[in-house]
Amino acid sequence: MCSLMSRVRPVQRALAVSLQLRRNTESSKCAPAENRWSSPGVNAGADPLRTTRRFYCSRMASSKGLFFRQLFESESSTYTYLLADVETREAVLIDPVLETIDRDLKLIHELGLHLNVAVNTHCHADHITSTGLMKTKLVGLKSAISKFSGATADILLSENDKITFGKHFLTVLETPGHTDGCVSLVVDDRSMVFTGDALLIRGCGRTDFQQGSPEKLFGSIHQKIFTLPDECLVYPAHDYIGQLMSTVGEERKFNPRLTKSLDEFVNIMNNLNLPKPKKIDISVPANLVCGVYHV
Ligand SMILES: N[C@@H](CCC(=O)N[C@@H](CSS)C(=O)NCC(=O)O)C(=O)O
Repeated sequence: MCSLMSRVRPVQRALAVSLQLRRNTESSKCAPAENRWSSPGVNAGADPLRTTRRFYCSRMASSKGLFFRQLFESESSTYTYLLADVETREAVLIDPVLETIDRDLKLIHELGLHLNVAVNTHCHADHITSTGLMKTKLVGLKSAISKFSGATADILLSENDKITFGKHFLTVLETPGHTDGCVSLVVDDRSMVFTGDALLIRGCGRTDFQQGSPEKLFGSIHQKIFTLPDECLVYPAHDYIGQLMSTVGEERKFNPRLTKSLDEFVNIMNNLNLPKPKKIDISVPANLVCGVYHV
């Protein structure tokens, strides 16, 4: 680990160290749950979906019979989410990234999951999705994205559509503003929401390219995401400083952009002056065709 770490750039090293630290902290936080459900010997050869430490960590997944895993792609700081029904093993993958397709396929295979749908929360500008390539590797897999994204996919999503996997489902909330085709995905019991680039932790998606509109984003967050229960866990598509998750209540109270009036919010968003994402010119055209623009 030390020799590997010395070869990576300082920022990546810091991120890796912080992720390692978090992993350690997470393990200890989840230990009582693990002890409750598994003991040495009893677990040998047991079902990984039912015995993984994270599954029983209430901080990570509170819905009964729902397997949940948060995955990270370090180049674009993107979170990919894997959800599955523990009984039927049907699964959904949210915002998978081309660079990490092998990791994601390996995990799906190891856990014995049947991936029904790979969904993009919007047409990403900073990385290329793996949904198209993944379809060539997994029989029966369907891609999904908003009908307002301008992209092609097997399933074009609209408000209130359900993406089902076993007895669970995700409900589509249209949350435009970062792009016209942004959706947030709410777990059936409203315990978790995947907000894509609409709501980030103590931030939100930028509104200065594609079909960005601060007015629309403000409405989407206040009228859709902030009407979910306070305890609903918020899982965004990105975080650039290592934050993993938040809650609707926390964001409603502490998000420095969303606690402002509409006029103040518009002013903040119009003056972010962020550099363009490095891969925007290749990502957008590729993501309009599920990332498989060369075929
Ligand atoms: N440096 C990154 C791009 C960072 C960025 O612009 N992030 C977007 C989401 S991905 S399009 C964003 O909305 N950021 C909001 C913010 O307040 O930072 C790269 O070059 O890819």
